[in-house]
Amino acid sequence: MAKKIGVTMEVGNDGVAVITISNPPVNSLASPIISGLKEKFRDANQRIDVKAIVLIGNNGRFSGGFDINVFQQVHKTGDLSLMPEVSVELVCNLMEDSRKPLVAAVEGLALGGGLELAMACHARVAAPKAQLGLPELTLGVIPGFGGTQRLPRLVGLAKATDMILLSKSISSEEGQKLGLIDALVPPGDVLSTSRKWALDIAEGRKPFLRSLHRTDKIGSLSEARAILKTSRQLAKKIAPNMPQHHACIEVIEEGIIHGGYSGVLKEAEVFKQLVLSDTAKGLVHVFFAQRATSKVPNVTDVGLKPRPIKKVAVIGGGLMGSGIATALLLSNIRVVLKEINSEYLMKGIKSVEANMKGLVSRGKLTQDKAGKALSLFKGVLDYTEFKDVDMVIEAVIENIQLKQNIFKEIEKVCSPHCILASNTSTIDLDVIGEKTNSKDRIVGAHFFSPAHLMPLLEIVRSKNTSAQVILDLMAVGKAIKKVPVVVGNCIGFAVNRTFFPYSQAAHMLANLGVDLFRIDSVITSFGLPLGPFQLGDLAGHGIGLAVGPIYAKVYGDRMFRSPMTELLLKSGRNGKINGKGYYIYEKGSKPKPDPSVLSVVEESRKLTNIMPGGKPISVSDKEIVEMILFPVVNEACRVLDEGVVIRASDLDIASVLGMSFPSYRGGIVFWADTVGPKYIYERLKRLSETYGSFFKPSRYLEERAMNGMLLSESKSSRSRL
Ligand SMILES: CCCCCCCCCCC[C@H](O)CC(=O)SCCNC(=O)CCNC(=O)[C@H](O)C(C)(C)COP(=O)(O)OP(=O)(O)OC[C@H]1O[C@@H](n2cnc3c(N)ncnc32)[C@H](O)[C@@H]1OP(=O)(O)O
Ligand SMILES: NC(=O)c1ccc[n+]([C@@H]2O[C@H](COP(=O)([O-])OP(=O)(O)OC[C@H]3O[C@@H](n4cnc5c(N)ncnc54)[C@H](O)[C@@H]3O)[C@@H](O)[C@H]2O)c1
Repeated sequence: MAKKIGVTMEVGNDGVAVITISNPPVNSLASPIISGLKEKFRDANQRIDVKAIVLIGNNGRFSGGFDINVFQQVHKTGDLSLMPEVSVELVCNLMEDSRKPLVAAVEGLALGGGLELAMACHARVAAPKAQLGLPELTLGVIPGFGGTQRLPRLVGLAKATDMILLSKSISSEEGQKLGLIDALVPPGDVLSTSRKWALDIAEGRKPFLRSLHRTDKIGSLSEARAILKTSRQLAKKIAPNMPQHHACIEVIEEGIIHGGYSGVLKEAEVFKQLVLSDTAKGLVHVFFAQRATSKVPNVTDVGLKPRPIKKVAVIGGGLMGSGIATALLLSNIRVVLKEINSEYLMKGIKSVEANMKGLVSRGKLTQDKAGKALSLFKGVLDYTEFKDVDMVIEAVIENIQLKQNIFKEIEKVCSPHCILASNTSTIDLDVIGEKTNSKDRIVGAHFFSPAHLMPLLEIVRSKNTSAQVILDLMAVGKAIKKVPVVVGNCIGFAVNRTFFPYSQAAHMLANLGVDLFRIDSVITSFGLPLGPFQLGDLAGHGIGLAVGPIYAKVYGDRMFRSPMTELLLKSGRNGKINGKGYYIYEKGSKPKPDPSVLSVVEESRKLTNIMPGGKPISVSDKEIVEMILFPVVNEACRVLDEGVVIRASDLDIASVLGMSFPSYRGGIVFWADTVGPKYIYERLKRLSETYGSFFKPSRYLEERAMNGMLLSESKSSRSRL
């Protein structure tokens, strides 16, 4: 059925014109909506039978904001004229400065441009639990319909800067306390109350308030400057590499000093500059890429419905199992945790409790909710409870035989509909399920550590996994607030495989004589939260040593063999786990580079003996970034070539959510396309001539570079999906 897009106006016998925005699913403000609003507001202002106006969104949602597709079109074409002139013509002139009172009837959500339209109304009536916010900064832009000026005037400067800089939504309940919402009424009464409110304003029973003209919540200039100073410090901390936060503060300040209207004009200017920035391009790409992950051909488009998953068994209560159990419990899914003996079971239960406690102490969870979640939790030492579970997630140690035996056992004790998932990071799913007759319900549920906090869930499908099982796991993933990305079965799956060259390249550079702390610092300045050496410390070097040979077996032709990890472990440094790695870890203080580790590095350099002429190489920061991240791009090319991901943008999301690759760079493939496949190919080719096959460009990269194609351009591939 075609979507009904447009703006309607109905004038009631009471003289109230109800203007309704319809653009499912979120009533985004697309071009026809903007022009429809202009037309209807002009009409309502001119008609003599209209005394007052109510603005509402169809289907219980006010509006999710300006149509983000338009940003994408602007990015593709560079054509700013695609952006309509709205802020002054519609929002200021036709709405706020209208002689007829205008009330916003807010249900469901009012975000971005949606909230900005509501703030230009003369009052706001909302239903409970409506979501209100200005999330534009997450898209690399700033609010562009006057939000930078009206929100501070309605809720106060400190609260407004907090909401805008952190893209934090509030509920209509909080909005009412702050003065953003004038009345909170049951959903069924929103329209009728709004009509009455609008007439009350028209007939002088309620004040006719224009948000942009208000000054009562702004405070004195010196108070405002103090708040903006704190905001600038916050922006520096949370977004050191992004322009929109600082730009937004400048725009807010303009309005404080020179008045709201002047702020609105500056806002439009700054918006125009920001919308074309690389940051906006990257972030808008990530917005759509994330949503694309929920479209899986032959899974989500064949009429299947996810089955309810109410009870899950987790096998293994170590680091991963306890995190997975926590995530499930927090979404009201009953969990039985099975361990090998009572000592380990107690440890697992305590870890889950500690995870909950951590969330409570950081204000992310109420004590009450933590208690409720834990009431759904049970520890067990046998399979009795498994008979009625809907899904098992195995998270025992990485041992092929152990996993094979467990799958053989659970196949017998679980019901035939039960999903059999493994959290393995390196073992082929076909091998895990080899001893079973249930290959169609075996699937990988690859969480990232800490599993209750990290947002990515790689759903690994083997060639036998059924579409129903994939759909069910996608639904569970969403229920536990993860972003599920469906990937194919190969060593390392999408994320770990793409990023295995990350630490390898870092080791090569360190063995070539580059200071390892400099490497970490260059990579964090690029935007990754941890450099490769600190990341190694965090994971534990024992793991690095264990998985090395597994990768070497399949990807041996492109491995750099460094003795550094082994030497590190020999010198008693296992990373954060034992307080000592490349860095020193002390409770309550930030990791400190440990100068004494340099003797280990020296020993490694002697053994590899790859420094040209025995002397450290000299590289710029840019070269460090390229030598570390271009091999990652090269592996991403192989992942694309082999069809391990459905689309390139899935790998972007996986890299952002699984490896914390900076979202403002759009993900690994998007970034590589920005740099240019040809440039990357030529750099890798030259590096491989100097330093060997580790850098050898892949066939996919070479083809793309030669044909002037982007890495993300789709092609018919030998898909594993
Ligand atoms: C010459 C130049 C002068 C300058 C003039 C300036 C003109 C422009 C000024 C713009 C001013 C404005 O300040 C800018 C904005 O408003 S930017 C948008 C701000 N809004 C958001 O960021 C909200 C984004 N959306 C969400 O957060 C969520 O989608 C949600 C609204 C909370 C709903 O969540 P959920 O129910 O989980 O659904 P999905 O996320 O899956 O979304 C469903 C589908 O809807 C699409 N969608 C959502 N929001 C938008 C949007 N704003 N625009 C377009 N499309 C949107 C989403 O992609 C999903 O689509 P598919 O089903 O196809 O995947
Ligand atoms: N550590 C990570 O960062 C990470 C990330 C993703 C995936 N993984 C994968 O998750 C799995 C678990 O890793 P981990 O780091 O949590 O290991 P871990 O050593 O912390 O925990 C494993 C737990 O399994 C238990 N166990 C062993 N045999 C069992 C059995 N027969 N029945 C029940 N429990 C049993 C052990 O007692 C231990 O508590 C591995 O397959 C690993 O590859 C790990």
